Amino acid sequence: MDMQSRIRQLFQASIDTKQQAMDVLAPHIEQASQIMVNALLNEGKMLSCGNGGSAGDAQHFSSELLNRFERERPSLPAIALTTDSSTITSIANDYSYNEVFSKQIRALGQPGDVLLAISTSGNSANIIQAIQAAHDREMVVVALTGRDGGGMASLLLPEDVEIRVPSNVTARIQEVHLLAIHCLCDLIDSQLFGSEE
Ligand SMILES: O=C(CO)[C@@H](O)[C@H](O)[C@H](O)[C@H](O)COP(=O)(O)O
Ligand SMILES: [Zn+2]
Repeated sequence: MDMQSRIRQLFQASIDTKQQAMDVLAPHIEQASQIMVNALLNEGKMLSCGNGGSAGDAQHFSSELLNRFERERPSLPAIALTTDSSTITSIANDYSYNEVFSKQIRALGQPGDVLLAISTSGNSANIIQAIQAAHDREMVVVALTGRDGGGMASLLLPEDVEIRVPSNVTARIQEVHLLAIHCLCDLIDSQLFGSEE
């Protein structure tokens, strides 16, 4: 296949996955935004984590809250747990890579805070341990997953929300995760500061 056809095929695959995800995910994204707004109105903060591309997504989300999304508004409290290389390398070195997020959550997480846990497979051990730590700290979990939800799906409590992309392809799942994150940012801003249209 020539490269132009290949590019068109990738664009089409991304469009198709988003089309299939739209109706399935919309209610879960709305519910997740309400959980986040509720936490922010009650002095709570957002913690976020993921591996690889999902680490980038975790940071993308926190920077949109801390800085801005599409409009002028006050900074909102969020911490990406993927950025402190001294902390991450020392936890991985002294304990286990599986604990790099959970140890930070046990230190920083407060009841009423929200964990945005991102994994395309739902099976990354450090994300699973992060969810367990968040529950121990009485936090609510918003899980961005794919495939069959993996081990993460079965760990979630009734008050948590799973946004599971209906795809088995990592890159396509990541593309929808980013769209879901932008929806969350838009809904948070409009619920807290009014809709701008
Ligand atoms: O971005 C990509 C592939 O598109 C990779 O870096 C990917 O994020 C890594 O393989 C992750 O370790 C996968 O973890 P997960 O999504 O299964 O939790
Ligand atoms: Zn990628």
